[in-house]
Amino acid sequence: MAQAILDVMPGASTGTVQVSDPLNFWAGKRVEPRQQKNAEPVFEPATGDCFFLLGSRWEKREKIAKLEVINNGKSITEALVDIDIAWQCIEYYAGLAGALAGQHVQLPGGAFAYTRREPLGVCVGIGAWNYPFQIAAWKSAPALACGNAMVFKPSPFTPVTAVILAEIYKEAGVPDGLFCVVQGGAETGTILCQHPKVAKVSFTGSVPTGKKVMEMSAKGVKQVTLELGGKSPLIIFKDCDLENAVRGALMANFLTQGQVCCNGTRVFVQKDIMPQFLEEVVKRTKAILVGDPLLDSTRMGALINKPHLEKVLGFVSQAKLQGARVLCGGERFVPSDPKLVNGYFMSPCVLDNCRDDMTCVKEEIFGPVMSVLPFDTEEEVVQRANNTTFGLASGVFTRDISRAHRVAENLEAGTCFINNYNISPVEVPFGGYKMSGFGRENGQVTIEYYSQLKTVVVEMGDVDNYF
Ligand SMILES: NC(=O)c1ccc[n+]([C@@H]2O[C@H](COP(=O)([O-])OP(=O)(O)OC[C@H]3O[C@@H](n4cnc5c(N)ncnc54)[C@H](O)[C@@H]3O)[C@@H](O)[C@H]2O)c1
Ligand SMILES: O=CCc1c[nH]c2ccc(O)cc12
Repeated sequence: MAQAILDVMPGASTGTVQVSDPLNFWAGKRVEPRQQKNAEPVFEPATGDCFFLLGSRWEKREKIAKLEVINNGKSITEALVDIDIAWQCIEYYAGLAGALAGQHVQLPGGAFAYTRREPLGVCVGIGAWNYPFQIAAWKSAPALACGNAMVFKPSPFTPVTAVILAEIYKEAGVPDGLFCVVQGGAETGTILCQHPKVAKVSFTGSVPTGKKVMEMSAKGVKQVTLELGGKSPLIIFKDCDLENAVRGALMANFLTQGQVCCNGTRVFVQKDIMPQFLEEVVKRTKAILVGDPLLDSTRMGALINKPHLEKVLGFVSQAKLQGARVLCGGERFVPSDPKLVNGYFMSPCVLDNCRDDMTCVKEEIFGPVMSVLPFDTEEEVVQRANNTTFGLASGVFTRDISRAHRVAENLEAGTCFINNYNISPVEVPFGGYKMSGFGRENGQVTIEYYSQLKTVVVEMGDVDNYF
């Protein structure tokens, strides 16, 4: 397998960084495994060496989280959670590896068959920039547990922490070549998807790129998992626990500066409780501390880059033109700290007066912008919630347990959160309906997406001969 992966990417080995994209500031550098005990995670631009950490698991967690903050701009509080979810994912699939099993089928005359779960071969993982370390873990852990090799390409905007994951695997004894990180953008991704020795592509990113990945995979008859975008509905009924519903709406919209695929950005609120909901959600949104993502007190860091910040602000301007009312935020935010004045910060935004036909309600913004929409009845809101080409996630807040399960059943989405939002335990499958993609990450089912079934048929008697 190690040889196969080297064939796919000549020159690649665990921890090697290859780049074809000028955006990548680690261009062509090799990342060496660290030698020093308790070394700080430092990058030496002059040599390209990255000395990374020994030390306790706890110390490593902190250092990786700090790197993820530098990589992505999210708050250290969230980055620590991301690292925890990643190691939990790796431990989970390491545990499942020993439990992979086939089936025994008894056949007439003492014959029998059995099935074996076998690896696919070399799998390619292509990641988005919003959860760089976590996405690398969510893809590589099940891939390796099933006996595959993986070539992983992070987003060129966040090249750093996938390499750290490669280091960790290496340190844990994963043979050279079994998990490789290859840096680059669309061109590199295309080469990987088209390579004849690649058996499967697992892609996380936008719908337009996902379509291209699917087309390329189809040409090579490769299996493909697509984790794409969303415009998920969060439905808040008047009988909810309002305090929890408001907390849920914040969790559904503002994690990672709103750059979360499954965010519940269409917040449907039953008309009777709209005033109370808006008052509380706006109060809490205004209180979100935006700024230095490395500070423990910060709750919202910086968006990924300038063009993306401008795009998100553009959605807010367009929403205003289309009749939405900005209740708070939606502006560029300049922190008082002089070293942060050029950062890509914005104030989290709540939009009221929204209609289903507005761009801010129809399109994925991928920024901290919540659109609030009033509704009257359950039937009406479910129909409106489903009126989208996306189907990644959904949420419902209600105290009526029958209603909760009925709504969950009727929503066209891969996940429905009842009385919570945006929790992603590794034991639970995650993935989309409709144009949000297919295949699943996490949970036992993902084993099916990284393995193939061989049937072995065993004759115990003589061969029946018709000739
Ligand atoms: N469903 C999920 O699990 C999930 C998770 C995170 C992000 N997302 C989605 O990702 C999008 C934001 O991420 P993004 O801007 O990085 O997405 P993107 O589609 O621009 O890029 C994703 C990855 O694909 C690579 N790529 C670009 N063109 C390619 C090509 N032609 N062939 C192969 N690879 C190519 C990029 O370099 C990057 O690594 C949003 O739509 C978001 O909803 C989905
Ligand atoms: O952004 C979408 C949700 C999410 C959070 N972490 C991960 C990791 C891998 C994914 O495919 C999606 C997500």
